[in-house]
Amino acid sequence: MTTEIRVLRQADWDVWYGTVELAFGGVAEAPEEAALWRELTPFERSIGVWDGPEVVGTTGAFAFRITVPGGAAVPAAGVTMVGVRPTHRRRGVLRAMMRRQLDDVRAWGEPVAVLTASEAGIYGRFGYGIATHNMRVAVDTTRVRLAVPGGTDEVRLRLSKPDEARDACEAVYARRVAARPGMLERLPGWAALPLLDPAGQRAGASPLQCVLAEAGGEVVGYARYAMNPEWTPAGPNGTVRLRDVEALTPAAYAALWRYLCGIDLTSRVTCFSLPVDDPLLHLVGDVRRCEPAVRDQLHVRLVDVGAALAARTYRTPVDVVFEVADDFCPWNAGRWRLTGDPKGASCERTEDAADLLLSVRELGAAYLGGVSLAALAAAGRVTEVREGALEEAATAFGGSVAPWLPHGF
Ligand SMILES: CC(=O)SCCNC(=O)CCNC(=O)[C@H](O)C(C)(C)COP(=O)(O)OP(=O)(O)OC[C@H]1O[C@@H](n2cnc3c(N)ncnc32)[C@H](O)[C@@H]1OP(=O)(O)O
Repeated sequence: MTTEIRVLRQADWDVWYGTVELAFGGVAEAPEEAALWRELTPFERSIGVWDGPEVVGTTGAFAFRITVPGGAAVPAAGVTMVGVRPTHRRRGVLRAMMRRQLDDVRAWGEPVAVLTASEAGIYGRFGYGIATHNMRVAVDTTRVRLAVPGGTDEVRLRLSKPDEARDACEAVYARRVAARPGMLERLPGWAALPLLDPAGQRAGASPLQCVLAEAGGEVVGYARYAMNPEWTPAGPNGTVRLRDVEALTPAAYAALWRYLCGIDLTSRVTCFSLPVDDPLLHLVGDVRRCEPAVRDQLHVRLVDVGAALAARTYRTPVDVVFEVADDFCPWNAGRWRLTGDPKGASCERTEDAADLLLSVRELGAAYLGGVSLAALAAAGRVTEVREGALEEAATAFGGSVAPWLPHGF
């Protein structure tokens, strides 16, 4: 097999994206969905592997900025559209693309790469660690009661067409981005993504609906959902399929959930992705009836260990030397001294003795504060050399808010 890696040209889009679709099973996307992805595709940051006239491998990297602990927005390559033509699988095409891409990301000066994976087992070998998790819920609204905070009754709810409410929702979203590590600043055009609603993919549900929460005349929250009616001999048994919900105050959040759980003719609210520390868990009287289920979400790769670790803050003072293994990006390998606290940090190369031994994958997993270095140590993936260093680092890396991202890419 003689292949060549080329940067994606506009003229090659159809054949390139055709390979992405083939790799994912060959089911064509709705035209509006494919059109949106075409518009969002960062052509100059995307590559195709060509075997003669065929594109046999694809990937791209959005130029995101991700919120890290402390609130900074750090440049992050958002790895996407990874596909290998079924005839060419397991012959090193992915590996070749990962090599080229991580070299590119380094050259672009972006300290971090992130992705949401189709399968959790693919990317660890390239130095990605699982840094965030999401929680699915299926709330039995016939059984669950909410204990809402004061002020909830003062929140006004108003139904709106999702596209008409878009700017108001985006203003709320923008304020939420800085509040939670793992969130991504919206790039131009991305506000259309949560509104995507191809008729052919509704599977019996209604078009997307939007409810706004207002207080003092301002929009302070929103929920977007579809209704899936069901009629049984015993009566109505519909489902509210919640796509996303964000709010700026506890009262607005509670008001939105109380609304969702009380919609007539339904007995269930399902949601594919909430943070693992979502307030819903504490609003409900019977959490088991919400059937929370946790799954890996954002995989993080530190492309420049020093710059990435210096870009976030640390919950408690920390001064540790990491000995980092990184076979795939050897420029990261070796000893780094991290000194930091809640105000800032530095991370420099050092010749000093190591306190903790780990690979870049563990640093990626712990980076956003959602996975404990102590938990990784308990699995044998971090080794403590200096007594006390693990507790010091694990505490400093932790955060008060679980990192999370509301959407895939
Ligand atoms: C960020 C995203 O876009 S996620 C989407 C990923 N794409 C898909 O899931 C679409 C369907 N699958 C595919 O297109 C391909 O099978 C891919 C991209 C997953 C793998 O591509 P390939 O070219 O077959 O991988 P390649 O031959 O380079 O293998 C590299 C290594 O990954 C391993 N690997 C490949 N696919 C998988 C997998 N699905 N699960 C676990 N390991 C895998 C290989 O065994 C190999 O391991 P090794 O280096 O330890 O020997």
